[in-house]
Amino acid sequence: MTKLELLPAVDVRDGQAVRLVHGESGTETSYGSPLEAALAWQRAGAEWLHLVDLDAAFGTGDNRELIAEVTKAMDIKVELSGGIRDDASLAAALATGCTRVNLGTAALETPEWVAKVIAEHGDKIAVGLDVRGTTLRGRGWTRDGGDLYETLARLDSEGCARYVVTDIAKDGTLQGPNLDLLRNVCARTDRPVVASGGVSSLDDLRAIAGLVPQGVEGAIVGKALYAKAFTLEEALAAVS
Ligand SMILES: O=C(O)c1ccccc1NCC(=O)[C@H](O)[C@H](O)COP(=O)(O)O
Repeated sequence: MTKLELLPAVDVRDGQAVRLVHGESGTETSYGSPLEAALAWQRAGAEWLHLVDLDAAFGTGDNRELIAEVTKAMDIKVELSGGIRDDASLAAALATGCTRVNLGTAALETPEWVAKVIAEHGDKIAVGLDVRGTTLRGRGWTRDGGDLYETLARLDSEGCARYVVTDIAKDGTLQGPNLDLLRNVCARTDRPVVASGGVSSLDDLRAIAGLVPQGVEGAIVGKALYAKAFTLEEALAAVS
């Protein structure tokens, strides 16, 4: 059986690796240097890094140079997220040499542009479906942006290669992933899904790995690693 990919997360705010609760600005716990965190996950055996520019997502500036520095220092695959919304931010993200980018707000606010870049860049583009219930949220998850399943159908028809699905209510809470949401999204698309938000234990990862046959390809893990609920080595062993 295909194994679940694990993507340890490094979310960057004001130059620091941080964790948020429900993705809300102001709930940061700081974990120091993003480069050190990313190198630690690489040393522990990660094949992927999920790297987020939270300032760009919230519109409070950006960490573009630092994100490029971290990405270039990695020997592993990097997924970049946060504030990639136009030609300039997409070009800067792709110029880092990342494996793919994750678009969020743009898929809700500028769908024509997203259709164009999907057509141009294929599987270098993933779309983040960040939801409360079945309502999508954009602008750093602060504004409603339409219905999950209508948007999913539109993006599927435009050839979107992959989705990163986050239940915002679970994100950063260590309350476990929303498996029903993942099942429901997988039932509506044949594109691979990366699960994000809420992982708290190795059993949570095993439960997500149980959805690989339905279309879940990977799981992003943030808070649980920083809170030392388990090590990345243990997580990789649990899903191998
Ligand atoms: O990814 C974004 O663009 C983003 C925007 C605004 C707030 C948060 C954002 N991402 C957060 C993440 O991707 C988390 O790192 C990930 O969901 C891990 O969650 P958890 O394991 O619950 O810490």
